[in-house]
Formats: sequence, structure tokens, C-alpha cells
Amino acid sequence: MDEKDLGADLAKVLIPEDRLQAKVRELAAQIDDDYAGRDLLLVGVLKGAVMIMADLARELHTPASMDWMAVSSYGSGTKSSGVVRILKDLDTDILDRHVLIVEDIIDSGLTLSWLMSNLRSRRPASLEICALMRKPEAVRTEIDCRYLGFDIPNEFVVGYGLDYAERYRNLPFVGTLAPHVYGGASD
Ligand SMILES: O=P(O)(O)OC[C@H]1O[C@H](OP(=O)(O)OP(=O)(O)O)[C@H](O)[C@@H]1O
Ligand SMILES: Nc1nc2[nH]cnc2c(=O)[nH]1
Repeated sequence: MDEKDLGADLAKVLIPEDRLQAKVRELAAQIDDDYAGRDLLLVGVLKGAVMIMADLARELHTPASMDWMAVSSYGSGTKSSGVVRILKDLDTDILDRHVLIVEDIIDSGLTLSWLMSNLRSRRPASLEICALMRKPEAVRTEIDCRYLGFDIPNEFVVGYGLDYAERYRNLPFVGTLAPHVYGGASD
């Protein structure tokens, strides 16, 4: 599906492909400046961060290793409960490593808040966040995000890694879902 053929499921394009790619290049340049000469480990949070991770990693000139975590909220049944369990842990020991978490979106911030304290307890040399998008109106806990792509409105977005019921992740742009599709869903 391209931007001119949204179909009935999508309401609008929020961030077109060219703006996404330009922003990824900008973020990579900042990261290159900051991590020059350091041994960088990128930690992607599955599944939403797959696209930003793949594009960002290819734009970096700094040599970087990549690892992945998958986490899931549970308890209330909504992803924003703040209670998180690890579905897939890192393969890498991050002790004394320079770790950069790569995320697609900060919504309530609860996932990243949990992840930061979990990873911090493993005593990396440094721990920072790169997030493509953040919803300032939805954030429920302060997240210190060093590399941020876009602040976006408090709307449910899909594309470029983000799904609704596992669909739309492979769109090359970010869009909002038509209300008849989204309804009151929390993920
Ligand atoms: O700031 P929060 O409110 O905690 O929300 C952000 C989290 O939600 C999304 O993941 P999701 O649980 O949808 O899993 P997915 O990446 O596998 O789609 C996103 O990738 C973040 O990890
Ligand atoms: N697809 C999708 N997943 C999310 N997880 C947290 N916020 C969002 C969002 O706006 N869209």
C-alpha cells in the first residue's frame, strides 16, 4: 500500500516516507557524533522497532552491534499497565557496554520506564534511548529520551513497524487508523 492508496482502513498519512527517512539520517548523524570511538550496542524492542532499527543501523558510520528484546505487558490486559514481562531477553551481557535502546514509540512511557530500570540494573557503561515518536499528551512517566524523531498527537498510529492486530507494520510511512477500524482498542 502506498501513500496515495490508503484504502479504507487508514485515515491519513501522519509522517510520509521521505520525512521518516530524513529524520533517521538526522538521528544517525547525532548518534555518530556522540558515540565516535565507543563500542555501541543497539538494543531494539520487538516488534515495533524493527524498521527504525534496520534503517538507523544502516545510516550509522559508528560500528555497532545489535541485540533484541521482546517485552509484553500483562495484568490489566492493556499494554500500558506498566507491568512488563520479558518474552525474549538479550543474548548479550551489557555490563560495561554503551547501550542505546531503539524504540518506535513512547506512548504512556511505561514500557521504556520499566526497560530502563531493568537494563540499568545490569550496569552498562551508558544507557540512552532513541525513539522515533513520542506522544507528549499520553506520557504518564517522564522518560529521558536522548534521540527523538517526532512528537506526535495523541492518536493511534500504524506503519513503519507499528501494527494494529499485527497488520500495517510493513507500511513505509506512518498513518492514523480510521475510527471504524480502531474503535476503542488499546493496541
Ligand atoms: O509507552 P507505552 O504506552 O508503554 O507504549 C509503547 C510500547 O508499545 C508498543 O509496543 P507493543 O506492546 O504494541 O508491542 P509491539 O512492538 O510488538 O507491537 C511500542 O513498540 C512500545 O514498546
Ligand atoms: N500501533 C501502535 N502501537 C502503539 N503502542 C503504543 N502506542 C501505539 C500506537 O499509537 N500505535
